[in-house]
Amino acid sequence: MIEVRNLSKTFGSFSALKDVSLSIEPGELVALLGPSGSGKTTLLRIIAGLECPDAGEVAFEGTSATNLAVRDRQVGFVFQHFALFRHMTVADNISFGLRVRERALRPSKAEIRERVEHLLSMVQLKGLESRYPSQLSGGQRQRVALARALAVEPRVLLLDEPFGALDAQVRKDLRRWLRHLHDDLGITSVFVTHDQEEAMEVADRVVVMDHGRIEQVGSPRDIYDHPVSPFVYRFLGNVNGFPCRSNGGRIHVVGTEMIAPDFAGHGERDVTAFIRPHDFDIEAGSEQANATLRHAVVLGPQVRIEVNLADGQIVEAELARDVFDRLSLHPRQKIRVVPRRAQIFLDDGTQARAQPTGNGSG
Ligand SMILES: Nc1ncnc2c1ncn2[C@@H]1O[C@H](COP(=O)(O)OP(=O)(O)OP(=O)(O)O)[C@@H](O)[C@H]1O
Repeated sequence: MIEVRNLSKTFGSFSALKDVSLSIEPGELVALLGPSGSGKTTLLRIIAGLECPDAGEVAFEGTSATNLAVRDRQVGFVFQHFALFRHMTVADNISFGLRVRERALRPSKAEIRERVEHLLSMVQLKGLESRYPSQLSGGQRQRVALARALAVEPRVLLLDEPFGALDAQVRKDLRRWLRHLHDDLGITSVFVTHDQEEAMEVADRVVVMDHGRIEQVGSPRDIYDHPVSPFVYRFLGNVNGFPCRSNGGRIHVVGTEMIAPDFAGHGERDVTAFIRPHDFDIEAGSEQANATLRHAVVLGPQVRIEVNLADGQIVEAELARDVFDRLSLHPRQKIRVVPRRAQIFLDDGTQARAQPTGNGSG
């Protein structure tokens, strides 16, 4: 178990981590997700022992790691640009961490060979052991880096944007593969990503970070269904935000009257209503058209459309391909866009769910 307690870190006058606390359970695969500069790498490096916090501490299995050197923490790393040794073969790269151990702790040559064989089959690179890094694809290189990290049998695996430099398809394959590998090995793992899809697909739990703080921690489903703040709402996928006025929980948004029963007792106030692209109904040929179709992109079975509301605001909506085809939508067409649900946030972060009142347009 990794316990991160009240970590703070500044670089000069810049505060990169602000009182960050987090518990990671044994065997968990945790994603640190956040925009560039939110402090993900700094947190990972402090867990690794590569960086010292100004305040707070990290404990491994209940024991403070403050005075534990990097090599004694038994962590394996894989970084986006953590280059392999170019002059070494795949096999030598993988066995490096074992070969440089002091004699008393070093496995025998036969044991090392056996472990390399095993790791090669695990990362599906059997037969490539004599190649040099320059003779491998990017995805293969990252798998060698992972095998090298695993060779020393770390207690914890730390990965910083491990697939960041790879193209979309290879990235997708590798992250599935990482998930399966993690399920087989069960090594407590923490990986940094700014890609929400990657975090949602791979992790058991996602830690959403912003400006050096943890905004939310939860299962992928939990944080998608119950984001605690407008920031998390926006960060976890496309969302449309509409500033509006709420009175007794009633709002008018995209020409529809909606009600948030939880706010029924409130007076009039400014709120922001968030609506996900797939939470709109689209109608063609309606006399109550409220939008103009600007652009449509077919993404397999889904179609993403961009529409202009009468007030000029641009809204992104998603609909099933068969619905799109049935409506024969085309650019500049007048359509009606009707929200099915919205999440309303007050300035102080309080939120409530809203549904159309069924009273027609507002
Ligand atoms: N050694 C350093 N010296 C000065 N500033 C630093 C140093 N390391 C990080 N920072 C700053 O701290 C902030 C957090 O950096 P960090 O690398 O942790 O962010 P990140 O969330 O991992 O971002 P990215 O996704 O871009 O890697 C950034 O603004 C960065 O410029």
